[in-house]
Parts: sequence; structure tokens; C-alpha cells
Amino acid sequence: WRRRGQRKKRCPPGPRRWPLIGNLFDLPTTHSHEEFAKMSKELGSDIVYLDAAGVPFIILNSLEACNDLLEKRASVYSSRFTPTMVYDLIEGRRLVALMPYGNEWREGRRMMIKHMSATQNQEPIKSSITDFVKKSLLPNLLATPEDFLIHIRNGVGGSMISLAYGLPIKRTHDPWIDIAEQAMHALTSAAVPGKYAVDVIPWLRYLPEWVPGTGFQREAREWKGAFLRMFSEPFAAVKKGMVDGSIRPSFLSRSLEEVSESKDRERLERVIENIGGTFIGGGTDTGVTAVTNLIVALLLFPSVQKRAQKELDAVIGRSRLPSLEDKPNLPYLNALVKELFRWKPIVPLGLPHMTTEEDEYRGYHVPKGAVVIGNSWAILHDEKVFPDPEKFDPERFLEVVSPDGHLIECNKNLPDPEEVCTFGFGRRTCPGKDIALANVWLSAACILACFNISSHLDANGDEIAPEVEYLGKEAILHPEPFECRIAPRDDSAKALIRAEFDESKEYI
Ligand code: HEM
Repeated sequence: WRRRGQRKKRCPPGPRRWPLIGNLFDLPTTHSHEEFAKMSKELGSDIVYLDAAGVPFIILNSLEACNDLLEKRASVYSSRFTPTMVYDLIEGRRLVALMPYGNEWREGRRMMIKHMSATQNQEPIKSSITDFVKKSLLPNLLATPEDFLIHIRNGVGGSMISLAYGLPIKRTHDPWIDIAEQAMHALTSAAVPGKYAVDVIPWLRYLPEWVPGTGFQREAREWKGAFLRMFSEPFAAVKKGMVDGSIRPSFLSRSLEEVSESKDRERLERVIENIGGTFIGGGTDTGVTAVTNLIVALLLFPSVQKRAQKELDAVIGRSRLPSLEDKPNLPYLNALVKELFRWKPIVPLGLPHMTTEEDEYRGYHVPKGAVVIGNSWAILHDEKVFPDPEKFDPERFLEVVSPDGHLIECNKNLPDPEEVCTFGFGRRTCPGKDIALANVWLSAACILACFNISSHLDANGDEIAPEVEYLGKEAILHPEPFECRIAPRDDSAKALIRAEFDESKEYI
């Protein structure tokens, strides 16, 4: 009946719908970003409409449509789709990022931003990021380069947990990072749009586990346990640490102090606990993926690596490590980081938004409760804007401006992936953007200043052609584990790394 009512209105173009199930089986389960972009081309429309058994999905494949709807009409397009699997069954509703538009979300987001905004003192944030790059990531890469994937997780994840909770983090094999990793695996596996039938037919959640086709119940049970540990355990450790003085000031400790006298203390403490988990949830896997993608790019595009190292050597020299203050003087590196976000968008479909009212756009009807997805991948891989989009080419972001012909300034005609798409749209844009950009930039600068990344060698000492696979099954587009060689550039690089940290200290 509801669909009949909708049919009278003209929805955006989409694949042919079947009775009852609509386009349920047209929703891709892997590389959805590429599949949606393909659909958009085939239909000749940047807006694609799918009806998943009554749930309208609208995929925006152009920057213009994303700006028009997610930015300019943000008051209508800023809620969240609350798919049963992730939101209810594993309790993802505790993350600010998944809360529907409303007071609970506003309160949580405001609290987060208060502690991260540019008007606050940025020194603790900068120094935590710097500590984890220089005292964890670099020395670990020097000691056991073959474990680079673990070291990236420890460095990026460690800095997020330290910023949020002030807990001491072990330089290697930290147990808090394991908890975060398991929770994020649970979350991202459960959050892929279109993967679970229960997300479009919510009553399936009431079917018992022995009914064929309800494998999601068992998965949800296991994942929920792993997911909730990310909230409860570090929160309890902070409360204990505040009593015995064993932790550093942090977002959580400052917030808990602020509410300690409030009549509403108990409720506010739950809000703060949720924000702690949101810090880890939002900042860990995304940042880890960005730095891992950097290694992939340097491995696959060695000329880019050489060029960036040449710039670093010329501007900073070889007698110190780069710092965040060097950023304005390193245009090629800045372009490289932009290209990193463009080449492999970390969250290629962003986090789906949802409409809270019906709307009309370009003569098309947009229903209330429509899931609206900005396809960042399609925008950042549009060959009309970024020719040869699979090529990793930082120069596309630079313009020739210096008299000696050097490419030194940002190409203002291109959309800047640090400003658009990568961190989402409108009122729901990522509040951790500045932390993320600082972390990725400094990791890139320091890795390039100290190491050469090259292909793995076989038993005969010959280089093995690098192969890196992206399965595209989860909301975050990350590479599968791969091998490469990470070697210090020379003895001076080794000395610089060793000078920055005290080997006897196990914790940061
Ligand atoms: C490279 C790293 C990161 C990337 C690529 C990234 C990307 C994103 C994207 C695409 C969204 C969805 C925006 C939308 O709905 O339109 C988002 C939201 C969010 N991110 Fe990030 N993020 C990163 C780092 C961080 C960090 C470091 C934090 C925390 C300190 C964080 C916390 C959040 C939160 C809380 C939201 C939800 C905002 C809301 O719903 O109001 N993110 N992020």
C-alpha cells in the first residue's frame, strides 16, 4: 500500500524493481561504491534510487548532488539510517556517529567537539600524536619492519586511546588496542549497507537461530560482546585511574570531572562512556587504514616516494625528524596526502544519512526515511575531474607557480579531498578531521624521512611484484595483509629514530 502511494510520485532513476522485494537483490555486497558508480553511468543519472523491500535508498554519485542535499538541505538530510544489525543487535546506537538526528546526538557531538575544536588548546593533541609517531611507529618499524601492519595499528590506535582516555599504552602488543581492534571488526562487519536481510526486514531479528538463513543472529551475539568491551573496560580503567592517579588528563577524565557535581551525573557519565567508545570507533580503523594505504601507494608508485623524500631532504635536511610545524613548507607532501585520500577513499560510501522529511529535488520525489548515501569514491574517481583516477599522482593537486618551474601550490580548480567527501557531508561531517589529518600527515612525513619502502624479495633475492588486494566487503575500504620491505634510508635515519625515544620505557 505504501509503495502504491509512492509510485504516483516520480522517484529518481534506478534499476527495475520486483514486486515486494523491490531492488533487494540489486544492493551490492562487495565493492558497493564501484557498483553504485556503474549503476549511475548505466542509468545516465548521478542520482540512483533503489527500493530495498520498502526502504528507499538514494545514492548520490556527484559532488553537486551531495552539496545540494547533504550540505544545503542539512536540516532534512542529517539523520542516520539505523539498520537493525548494527544499531540494535550489536548496540551500535551507543556511538554518536550512529545516533539519529536529535538531542542525544547533539549533546554527544557537542561534548566531543568541545574537546577537539581548533579554539581549544591543541598542544596536548599535537604532542600525543607526535609521541606516538616518534616513540612507537618509527622505532617499531626500525626494530621489526615485517610487522608494519601491527605497528601502524599500535601507533595510530594508541594515540586515539591515549587522547580519549589518558591510559598508558604499551609500545608493542597493547591490550587496549586489541580490544579496540576486535570491537571495530565487529562494527565494520555488521555495518555494510545491503549485507544483511534483517536490515531491510527488521522482524527477522525475532526468528530463532535454528531457522535457516538466520546466521546473522549468531554473528550478532558474538560481535555484540566484542563491541561493548570497547566502552566498558577503558571507561572503568579511567575511573579507577582517576582515583589512584595512574592516568594522564584526557577527554574522559576532564569530562568526568566537569559532571562530578551535576544532579544528572549518572546519565552524563553514560554519555561520556559512549563518547569514549566513539573516539576509538571513529578514529582508530580510519587512521590505521590511511597510513596503511600510504605504504601501499609508496610501494606501488616508487617515483612518488623518491620525489617526496627529495623535498623532505631539501626543506628539512637529514639532521632532525619532521614536525607538524613543517607542513606549510612541504607542498609535494601535502599534495601526496590529498592524493592518498582521493586514491583510496577510506569510507568510500561515507556513513549513510537519512531524511527526516519528504523532499523534492530536480523534480524527483525523495521520501521521508530515505537512506541517502554520498558516493565519495564515485566523486573522487570521476575521470572528467581526475583523469586516470587509479593512478596515484600527487601532482594533479599542484600548479606551477614558482619562477624556477616548481609545482608548489594547490590546484584550486580541483575538489580538495581533505575538504570534501573524505570526512563526509553537512552537519554530520567528521568531528575528528583535524586530529586525523595531523596524524596521517606526520606519519607520512616521518616514514618518508626515515624509510625506503620497496617490494618483498623471494628466496633468490629477486623482487616480487607487489600485489595488494582490497576486498571491499566492509564500510572501511582497507587492504588485505600484504608484504613489503621497509628499510631505514641510512645510518643517520636510524640515529634520528633512536634519539627520539627511551628504549627502557615500555609505555607511552
Ligand atoms: C582518516 C581518518 C578519518 C576518516 C577518513 C573519517 C571519516 C569519517 C566519515 C566519512 C564520517 C561520516 C560523515 C557523514 O556522515 O557525512 C565520519 C564521522 C565521524 N567521525 Fe570520522 N574519520 C576519521 C577520523 C576520525 C577521528 C580521529 C575521530 C575522533 C576523534 C572521528 C570521529 C567521528 C565521529 C564521532 C563521526 C560521526 C559524526 C556524526 O555523526 O555527527 N573520526 N568520519
